[in-house]
Amino acid sequence: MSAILIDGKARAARLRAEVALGVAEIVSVRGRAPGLAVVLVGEDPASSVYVRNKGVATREAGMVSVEHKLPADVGEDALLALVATLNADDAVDGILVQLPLPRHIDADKVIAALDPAKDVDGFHPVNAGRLMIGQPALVPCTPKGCLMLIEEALGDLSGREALVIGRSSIVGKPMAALLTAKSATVTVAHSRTRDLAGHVARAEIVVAAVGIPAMVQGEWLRPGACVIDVGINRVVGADGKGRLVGDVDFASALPRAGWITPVPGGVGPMTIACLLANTLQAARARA
Ligand SMILES: Nc1nc(=O)c2c([nH]1)NC[C@@H]1CN(c3ccc(C(=O)N[C@@H](CCC(=O)O)C(=O)O)cc3)C=[N+]21
Ligand SMILES: [Mg+2]
Repeated sequence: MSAILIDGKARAARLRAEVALGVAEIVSVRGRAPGLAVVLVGEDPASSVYVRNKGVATREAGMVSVEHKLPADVGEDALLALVATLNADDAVDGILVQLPLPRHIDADKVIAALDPAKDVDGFHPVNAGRLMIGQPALVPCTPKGCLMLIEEALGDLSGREALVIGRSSIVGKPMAALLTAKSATVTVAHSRTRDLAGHVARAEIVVAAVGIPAMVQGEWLRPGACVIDVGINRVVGADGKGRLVGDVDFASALPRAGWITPVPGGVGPMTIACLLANTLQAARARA
């Protein structure tokens, strides 16, 4: 048996096409395209792919994308001032401050300064809180995209055993909240978890978001599990060339899983498509 490959690229293309229709609609109603402001501080190599793909996708969906590049040594006050300007700018529907930020800047403070209505990453405490208590919110893009892929594979998730590996505010915690809201039985594993293999063995849904290349072994999986690999790890292969690998050991997982996302071409494209969906959602809510 071999797993069904979940084609995140194709699912993302469909979502982006849906978003483009919504954009056309809001343009006809409001006379202005949704606007996304992306704030980049310094040069983070991990962020560069994302920023490039994102700019293209935003424009393809008919939205306006404006990049604000600040030097790595920019002061926290100057960044907070830019956020205030974007909050007040009526042409800006969504604001994304690219993470990680340099160490001298308090990222929590910057996120808290965002207008929650424009927080298309869903990282503001108000959006995180709303997600936790089941109120309408802007939901973080990566877990939102993962949920779409899981539901497409499995349908109804109620009563399903789900394991989220990683407890970050960006992926693990919101992923657990989304799965819980779908009535899955959710376990959150992390670096202090004892017997990770034992937890993986029970799970019908595994979302791996740890940032350690090929950490989850295929042999651990419950046969037929739906495996969502959030990891995007750049490693150097035997040929000396760089390549991307996930947090799941793909080769050993493939024969055992029921469904699996590839890296690249799985979760990554969904993250970008969900960013566009969130920007449309923010524009609609503000219209
Ligand atoms: N405020 C903020 N929000 C983010 O959502 C955010 C961030 N900061 N900082 C950086 C990370 C990283 N991230 C990616 C999203 C998509 C791909 C992506 O499209 N990957 C493709 C292509 C990968 C490739 O070819 O290199 C794939 O997996 O198929 C990659 C990385 C969003 N991030
Ligand atoms: Mg962690």
